[in-house]
Amino acid sequence: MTAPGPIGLEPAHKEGESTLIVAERFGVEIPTFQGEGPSCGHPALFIRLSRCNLTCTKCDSKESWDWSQFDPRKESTKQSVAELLDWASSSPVELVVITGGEPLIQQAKLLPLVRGLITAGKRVEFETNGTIAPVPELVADGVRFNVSPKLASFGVREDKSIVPAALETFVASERARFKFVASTMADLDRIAELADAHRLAPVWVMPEGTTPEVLIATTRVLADAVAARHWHFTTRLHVLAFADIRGR
Ligand SMILES: Nc1nc2[nH]cc(C(=O)O)c2c(=O)[nH]1
Ligand code: SF4
Ligand SMILES: [Mg+2]
Repeated sequence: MTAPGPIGLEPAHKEGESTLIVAERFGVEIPTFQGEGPSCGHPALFIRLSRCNLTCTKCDSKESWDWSQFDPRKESTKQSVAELLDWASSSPVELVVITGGEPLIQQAKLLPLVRGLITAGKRVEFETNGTIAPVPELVADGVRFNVSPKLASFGVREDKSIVPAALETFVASERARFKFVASTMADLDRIAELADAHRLAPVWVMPEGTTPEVLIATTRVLADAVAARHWHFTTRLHVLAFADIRGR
């Protein structure tokens, strides 16, 4: 089916053209940074894809998948790979973060986008929950995976969120870093168990919090113990800088 265009004009994309279901894209018109993980503070563009295969109660991007609270007709659009490439190429910013929801649900259709971005001189980071193994073609030069396995304390069953075979593929890719959201010392103990069991490295810990106050408080609770384990620590810069508003 073609996307409906304004009456009397061509549809937004042509029949048969590869399209993705997108929740939002940002960073070109109003510039921002990668707020989390190894590239925290780097200028970045964001493509947030719709849909998730998990239903974490503490999710901070439910508008991308929770159709019991949000209307998919308002919260998602079909965008062609060509449109997304034009959009990203219009900015000099090198890093493109593909997030969600769970972006690897649409990984077959992502291949031409990622290839196009790399050809255009960009590098790509995926923010993924680690439950869907990337296809070999996606594990390419210029691509990194910020894999964020979700703990039970995040409001999800670990028999759904911890998928050993998928984690093994990420480890073998040598292009993954494992970024865990944590609130408590008990979370750090669980992260250690999972990292040991599945040989996950490098481990990054990110304090939970969608306000600066909660983020700072959680940072203080966790910092010593994260340092003692010789793990990496990241903040959520967009929460501190832009108050976690959409589109930043
Ligand atoms: N600035 C900024 N950095 C981010 N890094 C990961 C994000 C996400 O929502 O996955 C995100 C986000 O929403 N904003
Ligand atoms: S895996 Fe991520 S996007 Fe999906 S529900 Fe959990 S927190 Fe939200
Ligand atoms: Mg976010």
